[in-house]
Amino acid sequence: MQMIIGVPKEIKNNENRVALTPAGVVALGKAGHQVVVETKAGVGSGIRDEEYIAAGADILATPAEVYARADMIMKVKEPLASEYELFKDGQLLFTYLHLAPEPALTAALLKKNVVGIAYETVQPADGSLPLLIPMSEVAGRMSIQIGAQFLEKQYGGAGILLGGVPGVSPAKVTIVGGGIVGINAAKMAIGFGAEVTILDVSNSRLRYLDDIFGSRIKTLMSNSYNIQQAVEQADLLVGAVLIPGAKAPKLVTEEMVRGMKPGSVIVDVAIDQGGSVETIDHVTTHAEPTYEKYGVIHYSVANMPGAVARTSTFALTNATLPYALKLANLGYAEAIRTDLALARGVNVIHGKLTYKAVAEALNHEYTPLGRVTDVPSGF
Ligand SMILES: NC(=O)C1=CN([C@@H]2O[C@H](COP(=O)(O)OP(=O)(O)OC[C@H]3O[C@@H](n4cnc5c(N)ncnc54)[C@H](O)[C@@H]3O)[C@@H](O)[C@H]2O)C=CC1
Ligand SMILES: CC(=O)C(=O)O
Repeated sequence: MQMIIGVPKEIKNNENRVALTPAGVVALGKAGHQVVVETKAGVGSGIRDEEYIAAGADILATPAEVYARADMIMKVKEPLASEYELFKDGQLLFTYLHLAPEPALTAALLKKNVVGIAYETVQPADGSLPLLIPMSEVAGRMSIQIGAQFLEKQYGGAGILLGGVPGVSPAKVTIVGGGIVGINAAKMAIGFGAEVTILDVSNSRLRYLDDIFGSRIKTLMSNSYNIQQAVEQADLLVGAVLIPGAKAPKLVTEEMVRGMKPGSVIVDVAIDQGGSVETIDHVTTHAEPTYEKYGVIHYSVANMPGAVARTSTFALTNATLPYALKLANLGYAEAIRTDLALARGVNVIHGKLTYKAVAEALNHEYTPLGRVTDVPSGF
């Protein structure tokens, strides 16, 4: 089956990534598909229109033309309000969706019967999240360099150097959630010479972290008592929890933030799922990344990797392209029927919300995917 794949330019604040590179255009073209790309979609990642054209894509002038031509829309971030009306009825959308904190977007997708496959819930049998991992690697690493910057006095921080110097203690970094973001944050924080504590609810994960980092980190079981202690001591706190699809649990309470030292910094990477810190009451942007509450700097940018778009675009598309090829080659119905990971990626289809954790977060009716379309055995 031949498909037209549409790649609009991202419009979220300072979102410089793009969903497909020229290499992806060539791969899809070789498989018999056509790619249409909105003009300048790649510039933020250092990819010119001419490179897409040389790879075989058509360049279109407006997002409206891309949506009108395409069978499958490939994006990076969730659609924003101005994009809702562009969807064709029943169109296939392959992107980060993060629907749990997004009732308006969810309603728009359901109304247009969009088949929404969310990168962040594509999940093979081993339980990994292959389309989230590359961006969590980026954001986890960034969280420390961002935290280091905002700890500087001129950014409102306490004036603390993460690694300290001989004769002066290093900063204390507390990481809540020891998954991909957490482990990458830890690597960077250790590299800077900081004192690192990681909390997780999974004993096996804590054991793994302890095995690989040894005495360079302290591991703690995540419970409110331990979180309170570790947050109180932190100069830099990184929020890195995830329950796939669900709204992030508010593990760090307002009271805990009040107890933090003035000029300390919170980087809540889990903000894309609603945030894990009670005092984070809104999403910030790369243009205005922080605000202050109780003397603590809060950073809650939901598209952190967009700032290092060149690295991120290639890392993301390395992971998404094989799935995009499968969707294009087989069509979504057959791809979902034969691939567990893609079936788990389906959040909305035929006007139904088919991802349980999202339905629970939004207090919306949940329809098991198997009631709407064929699913793989063992789904
Ligand atoms: N803001 C941004 O730009 C970006 C945000 N993210 C987000 O970062 C978050 C973390 O992602 P990953 O590290 O890839 O997830 P992951 O699934 O690899 O790790 C999450 C970890 O949280 C732990 N966890 C669950 N409940 C917990 C609790 N109550 N206390 C402590 N730990 C708990 C899990 O055991 C797991 O180890 C996600 O929300 C993801 O979407 C990822 C990339 C970019
Ligand atoms: C995962 C995510 O939200 C991002 O890369 O922007």
